[in-house]
Amino acid sequence: MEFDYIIVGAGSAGCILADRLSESGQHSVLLLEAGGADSSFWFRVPVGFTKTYYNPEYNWMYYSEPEAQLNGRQLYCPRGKVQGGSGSINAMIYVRGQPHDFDDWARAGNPGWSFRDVLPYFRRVESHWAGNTEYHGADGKIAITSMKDGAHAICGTFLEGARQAGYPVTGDINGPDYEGAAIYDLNARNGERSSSSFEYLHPALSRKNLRVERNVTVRRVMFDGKRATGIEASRKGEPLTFRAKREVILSAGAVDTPKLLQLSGVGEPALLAKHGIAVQHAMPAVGRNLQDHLCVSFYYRATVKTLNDELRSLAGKAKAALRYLLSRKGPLSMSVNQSGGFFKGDAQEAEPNLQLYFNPLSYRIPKSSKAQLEPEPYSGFLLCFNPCRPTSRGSIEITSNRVEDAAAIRVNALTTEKDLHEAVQGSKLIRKIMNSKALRGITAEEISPGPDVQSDEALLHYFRDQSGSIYHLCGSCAMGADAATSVVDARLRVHGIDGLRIVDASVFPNITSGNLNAPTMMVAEKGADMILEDAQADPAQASTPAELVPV
Ligand SMILES: Cc1cc2nc3c(=O)[nH]c(=O)nc-3n(C[C@H](O)[C@H](O)[C@H](O)COP(=O)(O)OP(=O)(O)OC[C@H]3O[C@@H](n4cnc5c(N)ncnc54)[C@H](O)[C@@H]3O)c2cc1C
Repeated sequence: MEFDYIIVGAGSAGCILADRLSESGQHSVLLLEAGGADSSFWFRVPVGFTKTYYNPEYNWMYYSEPEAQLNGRQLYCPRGKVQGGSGSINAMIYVRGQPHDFDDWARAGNPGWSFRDVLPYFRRVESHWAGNTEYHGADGKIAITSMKDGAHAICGTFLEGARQAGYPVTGDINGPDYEGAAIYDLNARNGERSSSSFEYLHPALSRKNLRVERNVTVRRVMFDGKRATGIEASRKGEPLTFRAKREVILSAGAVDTPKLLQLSGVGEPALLAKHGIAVQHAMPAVGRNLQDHLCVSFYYRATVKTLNDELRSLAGKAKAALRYLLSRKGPLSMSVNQSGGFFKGDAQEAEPNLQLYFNPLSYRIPKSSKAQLEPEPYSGFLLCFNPCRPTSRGSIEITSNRVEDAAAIRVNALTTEKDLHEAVQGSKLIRKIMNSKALRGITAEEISPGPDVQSDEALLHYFRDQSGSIYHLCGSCAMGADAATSVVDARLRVHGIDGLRIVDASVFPNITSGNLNAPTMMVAEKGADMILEDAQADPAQASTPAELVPV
């Protein structure tokens, strides 16, 4: 079967592409997804992410290789395996990043990607609570809600504590004054997840020129010389082949997009040779430049009631569930990460270099596919941080020539002086804010790491032992001008290959300072524009209506 465009992966980016490319009715579009539909109620509920966190039905549940600088630990790397991708299983915090993140993308040889260039695409994504402003959009498909109205009272204590410690407080972390303590925004509509699947793809599903195939695993891209011509896939072992008239677009995410390229013979020749894969196009940068945010939590026992008290008992859980069902309000309508913000670990920093999360509860997610949020058995809360722009670089590498075998993920965490320094700097920032009068007033004790952990060495040891990924893998097929060090050009076309583009978090040249879903959706909106512009410039291959595929 032949389509104008084949999109691989119905994740945060893929769902937006499928909608935008099929919108005019002029192009036939096939969207392929290894996972199933996002029909369960739990995909709608913000706290539903606990149900999918360790659930292999909806989650690839990857682990990194042992990390030498993290005492040999393997980092858990959940990835969505369902329509909507990681955007269907994430914690829904909506943070665009800082303007200089994108200015650095442009500086890395990518014209058109500076903050001023990408701002219109962020605005296009959003229906923002602030309405239509220079910084925000009011007509986008993704609803952005502030948690200001419903955040737990001790989040206000956190804001006051940060102010007393000398830091700014901002009313809009996604606005021009992005520095300081803030209540976070959520991509939610009336208390329900506002994902790219629900908002872009679902309404487009009835289009005759869009076909969505779920439970189909793409195995490799097919080529005719240096042109991508289609893909090979399978469903329950049955082989499938689809041809692309215009383009194959990889949107399988920062782990699986480079893996698919390598399985297709596009990558480092020595790696391909090791796994018996013929070189289609030598490209050492595939799978390099992997980045992530590493976060560590400080746990506190409170002298006041926290969300632990509301959600610990069965009766408390039932009350919160009933409130949610009746009004779509209350703690179940919000993220666990209600406040935090961007901070400078040192006044000399040019930009905020640490992101904080203040959660009005302390909890664990039991390692089970039936897990729900389990608050600690005392009145507690936690404060965590991650460095915004780590400089360590990791890699994604295939481990065999079979798509069934997970790729090796190496984050190479803490392998630069800057990253080691910020691991300690962030810990001290937490202690400084916690030492404010406001926060001392609600704190009984620091449970972990605890008062004995004071020296730089001890704080670093705590980070090495306890930090984890906050699931922001990106950069593994970076955008850039040089084919020796990057994978796609500034129009997201794979260097040296026709008809092959990448549109997902793997194209980020550098990680953004905040959470990744917003910038990934921005990349998809901009990528869709570029694909459609290129189609207009080359109408020779346009579909005739007869070629549009019946669903
Ligand atoms: C648990 C968790 C919490 C998070 N919390 C937040 C948050 O609060 N805020 C935030 O901004 N970000 C958060 N993120 C990160 C954010 O959701 C991701 O960075 C973003 O969704 C990535 O989008 P993507 O399009 O690049 O990839 P994905 O959304 O992961 O999409 C890739 C898709 O490709 C499919 N696929 C992969 N391989 C194949 C194949 N061979 N064949 C067919 N299909 C394939 C996958 O099944 C998936 O559906 C979180 C992520 C996770 C996992």
